[in-house]
Amino acid sequence: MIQFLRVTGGRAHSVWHAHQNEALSRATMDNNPSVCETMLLDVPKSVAPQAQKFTAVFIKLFEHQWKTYEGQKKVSTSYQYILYEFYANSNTHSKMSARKFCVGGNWKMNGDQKSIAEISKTLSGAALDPNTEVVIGCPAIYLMYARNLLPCTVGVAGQNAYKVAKGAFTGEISPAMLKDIGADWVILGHSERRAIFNESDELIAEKAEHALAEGLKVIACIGETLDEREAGKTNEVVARQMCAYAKKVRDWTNVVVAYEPVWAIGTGKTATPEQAQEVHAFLRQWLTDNISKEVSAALRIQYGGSVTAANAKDLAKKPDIDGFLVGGASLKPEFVDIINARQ
Ligand SMILES: O=C(CO)COP(=O)(O)O
Repeated sequence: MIQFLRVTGGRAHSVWHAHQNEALSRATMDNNPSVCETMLLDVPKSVAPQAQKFTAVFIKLFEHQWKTYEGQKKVSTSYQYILYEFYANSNTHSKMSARKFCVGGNWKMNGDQKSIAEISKTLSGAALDPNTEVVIGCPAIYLMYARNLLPCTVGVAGQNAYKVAKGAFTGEISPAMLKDIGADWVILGHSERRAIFNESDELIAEKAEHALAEGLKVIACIGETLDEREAGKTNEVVARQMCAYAKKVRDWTNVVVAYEPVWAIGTGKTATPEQAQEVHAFLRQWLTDNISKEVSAALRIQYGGSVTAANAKDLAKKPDIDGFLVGGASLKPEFVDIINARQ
């Protein structure tokens, strides 16, 4: 969120600065401070939407600016102070700020050379928020192809990897192989791997342990089924899945957790921002209680399940949602808007 705050604050800041300079020069030219006053009071209308929750602090900033109107230097000193206050007062957001927003596209078993070239072209031509980390989970057979076509700022991920480096495991691929062809991430524990391929919590945790040891970053998926949610077991299920990871993961630096309620995957039935935030907040507390405060503050938790350009912005406003893992919409141009959801 610090990234978000910087972007938001930065934009509001530059809008404010441009406006302030114009106001001051108009007032000087006209020799009439009231021109400046009117213009400055006008600023919140354009800046406030960008500043979102921080409108109140911005209004304070404008009042303060007006009082110190006579001297440009004094103005900017006061401005720095108020801007500092703007950051410091945004307590919830500064807590989130250490975590860089991270959006993953999980292409699952979709795509061919033609469509991958098209998606890569879209992503290469788009203005992607530099404060969002982007990772594409590509079918293994196309990883190298996608790596060569995607912007170099976009990471690529395998969608699975086995728990050992090599050997007689027909059909499997290893983290070492993913690294060898230029992938830097792997998605593990996706609900489709759990449900269709019967992967257990323990196997997934062993895979995570090995992938991390090989230097890959891991998107560690968790999430409850509809039956589990309706039985009131959501917290119990995600805690059990986190416990399994925690038995094997010693260093969480290269882990992103993806909370994907199974009932929301591919169904068009997104968790509401409140439902998602509730589980993310539970996970944050679980991390504090079971790992450490530091890991809890730093670990990014993505939400996944029917994320689209239409719902991403509202989800992205929630304090414990640090990004998305996107299925269907990551194959479409709207993925760009999801990446830029915090702008
Ligand atoms: O499973 C998902 C991402 O891993 C979510 O898929 P959808 O976005 O298609 O619901």
